[in-house]
Parts: sequence; structure tokens; C-alpha cells
Amino acid sequence: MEFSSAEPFKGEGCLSKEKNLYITFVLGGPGSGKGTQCAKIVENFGYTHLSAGELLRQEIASNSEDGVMILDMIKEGKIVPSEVTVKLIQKGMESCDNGKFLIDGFPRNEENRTAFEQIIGAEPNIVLFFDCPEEEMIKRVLNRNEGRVDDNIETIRKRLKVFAASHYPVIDYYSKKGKLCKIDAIGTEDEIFERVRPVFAACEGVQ
Ligand SMILES: Nc1ncnc2c1ncn2[C@@H]1O[C@H](COP(=O)(O)OP(=O)(O)OP(=O)(O)O)[C@@H](O)[C@H]1O
Ligand SMILES: Nc1ccn([C@@H]2O[C@H](COP(=O)(O)O)[C@@H](O)[C@H]2O)c(=O)n1
Ligand SMILES: [Mg+2]
Repeated sequence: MEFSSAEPFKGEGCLSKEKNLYITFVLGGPGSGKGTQCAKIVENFGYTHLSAGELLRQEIASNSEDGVMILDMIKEGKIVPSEVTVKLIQKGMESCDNGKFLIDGFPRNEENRTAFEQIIGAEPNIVLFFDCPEEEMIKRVLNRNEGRVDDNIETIRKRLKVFAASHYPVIDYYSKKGKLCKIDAIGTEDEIFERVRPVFAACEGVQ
């Protein structure tokens, strides 16, 4: 574990002027268990969970202007232009009184990361990275059964390629800032949560 930053962020962005922000980025490949562990963090530590993928799927469902473009990108496992995703995250953050956010599946690449800094004007306090072998991720996604258009072997392979090609610079960036907390994502859901729990328990005292 190599994180140090439990202080609230007070930056120049519109959100950070209004309230103390405690932001956790939750990273990991498709099926690594990000959403599953976020639900447990919400239950135990009272964070607001914003999944970038879920916000994009809601945008498709709402028949918005960008919906068709987003659907095409998701079917191909590609990363949606950052401005679109960050604006959705911003809306989610603004509609919430609570300043404690889990931002799941974001940033996926360096463009995502810098767009968040520019538009939101804030940085994460902690970056969780669920480290999971590819074969396990494939198995979990194929068993998920939630009717997602991208949960098929062809798209999973594309998502894994995109993940392998783009996540490392983000991880490396936060590692150098002492914000990265790498979690071994093999084990039962409860076993993994016992690895996650101390990260948030350590922050409780300072919030
Ligand atoms: N530790 C685990 N062991 C076995 N199955 C798991 C574990 N954690 C999660 N799962 C299951 O694996 C599937 C994928 O988990 P989850 O949706 O949390 O992953 P994710 O990282 O959010 O994936 P995506 O990036 O595709 O949204 C789900 O069906 C979930 O119930
Ligand atoms: N920052 C992001 C996050 C997601 N996407 C797109 O959504 C798909 C599903 O994401 P999950 O986190 O729910 O797995 C993903 O494959 C991308 O197409 C994105 O563009 N940018
Ligand atoms: Mg998910």
C-alpha cells in the first residue's frame, strides 16, 4: 500500500469552492470487481458512487444527443471523449450534498485524467487499483448476466486491449504522487473488501 493523501482537496474548481471533497478514483480492468467493491464501500463508509460506465449507459438510455455515439464506442470497447464523460461526472457530483465520491472506471487514460483536473479542478485523495489476471476478468464478465451490450467475448477482448494500452500511465502518475493503493483482486468479494477496508478506515479519523 502506498498512499498518503487523506486531506480534503480545496482547489479552484466550481465544486471544490462549495465543499470539502474526498475523491477516490477506482481503477481496474473489466470485471476486476470495481462496482462490487464500491457497493461495499458505500455501505460501510457512506461514499457516493459514480460509475463512469453507468453514467454513460444512462446517457444512452435517456436518448440524449450523444447517446448514439456513446453506444457505438461502448460496443467497440473504446473510450468516449473525455469532455463528455467528465461533464456527466460533474453533474453527478454537483447533484450531491455529500462531498465523498467514489469515481469508478475513471480515469481510463491520460486524456481522462487531465480533463478531470481541468474541468473539475480537483484531484483524487486516493486511487484504488484492483489488480486482477485477465483470465479471471474474462470469466467474471461472461458470468455477469446483466444484459450489457459489451459483455460478450469479442468486446471483452477489445476492452482488455484498450485497458492494457492505456491504464499504465495513469497508475504510474498516481503511484509517483503517493496516492496509489493496489489491491489484489483475487479471492472472495468479502476477502477483497477486507483489503479495501483499512484504506477507508485510515481516512475516517481525518474527515
Ligand atoms: N471476488 C469476486 N469473485 C468472483 N466474482 C466476483 C468477484 N467480485 C465481483 N465478482 C462478479 O464479477 C462480475 C464483475 O464484477 P463487477 O461488475 O464488480 O466488475 P467491474 O470491475 O465493475 O467491471 P466493469 O468494468 O466491466 O464494469 C460481477 O458479476 C460480480 O458479481
Ligand atoms: N472513463 C470511461 C469509462 C467507461 N467508458 C466506456 O464505458 C464502457 C463500460 O465501462 P465500465 O467501467 O462500466 O466497464 C467502457 O468499455 C467504455 O466504452 C469510457 O469511455 N470512459
Ligand atoms: Mg463496473
